[in-house]
Amino acid sequence: MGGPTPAVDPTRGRIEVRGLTKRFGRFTAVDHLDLDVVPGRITGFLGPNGAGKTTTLRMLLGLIRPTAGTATIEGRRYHDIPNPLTVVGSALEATNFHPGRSGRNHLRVLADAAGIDRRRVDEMLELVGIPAAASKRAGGYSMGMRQRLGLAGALLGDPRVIILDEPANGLDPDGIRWLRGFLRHLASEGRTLLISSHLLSEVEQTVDDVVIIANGKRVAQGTVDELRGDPTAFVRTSDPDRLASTLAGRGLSVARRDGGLRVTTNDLAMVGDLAHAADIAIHELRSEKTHLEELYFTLTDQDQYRNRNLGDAEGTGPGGPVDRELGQLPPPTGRPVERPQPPDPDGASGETGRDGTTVGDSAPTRTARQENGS
Ligand SMILES: Nc1ncnc2c1ncn2[C@@H]1O[C@H](COP(=O)(O)OP(=O)(O)OP(=O)(O)O)[C@@H](O)[C@H]1O
Repeated sequence: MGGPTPAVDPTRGRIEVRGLTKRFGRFTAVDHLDLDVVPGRITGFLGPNGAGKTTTLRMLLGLIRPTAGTATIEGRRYHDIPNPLTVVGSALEATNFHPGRSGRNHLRVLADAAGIDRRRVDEMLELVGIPAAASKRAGGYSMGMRQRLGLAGALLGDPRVIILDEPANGLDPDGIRWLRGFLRHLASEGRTLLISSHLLSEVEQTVDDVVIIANGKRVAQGTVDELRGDPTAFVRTSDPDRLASTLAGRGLSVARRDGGLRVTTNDLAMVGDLAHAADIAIHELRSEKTHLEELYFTLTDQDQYRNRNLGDAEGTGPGGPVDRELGQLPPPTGRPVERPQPPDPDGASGETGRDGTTVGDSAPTRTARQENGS
């Protein structure tokens, strides 16, 4: 018989945000936000420009004070974490370097301040792929090199939790591919990764979980697979009735839409072959956007979800009549979309959707994955 199992700290590697709110004057940048980030996974924090992502990350990292609510890492506020660089590493702005200082010196300053062995500096420069740039002035770095230097700084203290603001910004396609593999490796070591982006396409292939915010409010949270929903194809044909029954006869789910058929499959070739075999002409055949793409497109395409500080006739910037309600999102084709609810002081009104994603903005966030205990 073994000895007693060592107690597992349930907060280890976890980020927890509850009711987080930040007002700048009368402008509400972050509005009763709840989110959970768990170890061993990459969580994408997505939202259009001005949605409140950086403001949220700054509150998590103790750089600005919340107006209300809490943001904790491993159960503590940033300022209460002893030697925080060894618990949480972050890179908020790729331009935040002394331009005259070399990359190596920049990291040495950070290492010395946190009591981290200087040997880590060259190891990290090597790890992020810029050892040759170590002695060059950071002011002369390309955006991609700055991103890598920021990443090296975030990893100096060998942290369990890593928070990166728009880490793919300025990277070329090779750089993005490299970043993807690098972040995946960090997650496979059991680390917790929270990365923000305003571009779904940039992170969709990289992340496991997604939290989407707009106008400071959470719009959706779940795994990428949950939020993508089932893949669907759209087909227009000379004989929709006959094609519908042919496809349904093969066990596919078929619905009429926009003069064509919507089929639950990602196998376009099969749809084409079945139509051909039944001698039915196809006029159009394409994959449809996933639910996640549709949702994100709506958020980035409509004025009401875009940066309220960009200014309009109503004066929705700081001091203006803001706190506009998030409008109705498009029908979510039966899949989970959280609709912002009025703040619930008890945080008790949320309920878990059919597939485990949460419904209700003030609900403690639970995902299908967490419910399954994995
Ligand atoms: N110190 C501040 N004073 C006033 N308004 C601010 C301040 N900081 C941020 N804001 C406003 O709060 C809103 C959210 O900004 P934030 O930078 O958090 O958005 P974001 O989601 O990170 O956007 P982006 O993708 O453009 O970086 C914006 O409208 C921004 O202009």
